[in-house]
Amino acid sequence: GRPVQCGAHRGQPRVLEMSSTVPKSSNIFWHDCPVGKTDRQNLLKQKGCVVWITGLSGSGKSTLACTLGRELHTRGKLAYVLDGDNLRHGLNKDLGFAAEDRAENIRRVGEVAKLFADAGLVCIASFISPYRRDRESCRALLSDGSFIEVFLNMSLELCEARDPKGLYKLARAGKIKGFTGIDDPYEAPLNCEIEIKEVDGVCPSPSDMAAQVITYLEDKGFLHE
Ligand SMILES: Nc1ncnc2c1ncn2[C@@H]1O[C@H](COP(=O)(O)OS(=O)(=O)O)[C@@H](OP(=O)(O)O)[C@H]1O
Ligand SMILES: Nc1ncnc2c1ncn2[C@@H]1O[C@H](COP(=O)(O)OP(=O)(O)O)[C@@H](O)[C@H]1O
Repeated sequence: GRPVQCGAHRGQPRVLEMSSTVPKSSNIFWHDCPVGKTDRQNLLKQKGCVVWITGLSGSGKSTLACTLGRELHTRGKLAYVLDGDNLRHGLNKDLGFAAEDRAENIRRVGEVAKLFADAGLVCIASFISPYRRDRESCRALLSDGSFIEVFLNMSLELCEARDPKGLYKLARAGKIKGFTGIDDPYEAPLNCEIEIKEVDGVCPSPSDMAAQVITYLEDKGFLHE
């Protein structure tokens, strides 16, 4: 990959290796192991998949991810939550919020989520993931039907009124630049598997949101061998 200059990160310009699509090495070989995905799924009595939660900051992604994770755990199903804020403390701590950084963030998460699904888990990914193209690239990594896009379709007004971290306030005051929904775009899904939205201006409860996803997973057979 060629080094390209990316957007400023905490005020510091920096260089990011764009390794996104072009492999750097040619002398590499795929190695298959004797225990495969089907064996792991049989052991766990479930099917690996990715539940990809997308929506504005404050729309309830982390809340849904955790409620769903707990509900699956209670049912004896193995799930793992990948959350934007959390991964930005480790794997993605070199990334900011410029468009190319968000794209690289989502690309890495898509690859990690694919590994978790291959391990046989219900991988719950909770990221703003504002760009349709980046979400579609993650979908393309998974086998048909096992990428389940959940759109938390909450109005900007609701998210901004919640503002649990005070970030909308800072963005409105111009103290955060490029904040999703304020001065950076959010591209709503066109063909998501599940849409959760307000009814008469009221958001469903966290357990109702999780129940909607569980029903989908049940119906599609992900919670059985
Ligand atoms: N400029 C800007 N825009 C949006 N969000 C911002 C920004 N700066 C910091 N934050 C905080 O980062 C959290 C989003 O991280 P993600 O990894 O999910 O973002 S992205 O998918 O790469 O767009 C997001 O968390 P959530 O509120 O849970 O969505 C914010 O707390
Ligand atoms: N279904 C819901 N009903 C009421 N409040 C909610 C619901 N989901 C989330 N919240 C609240 O909204 C705020 C933002 O939720 P959070 O899960 O942190 O959103 P995100 O991860 O998308 O930023 C939190 O204070 C949370 O308690």
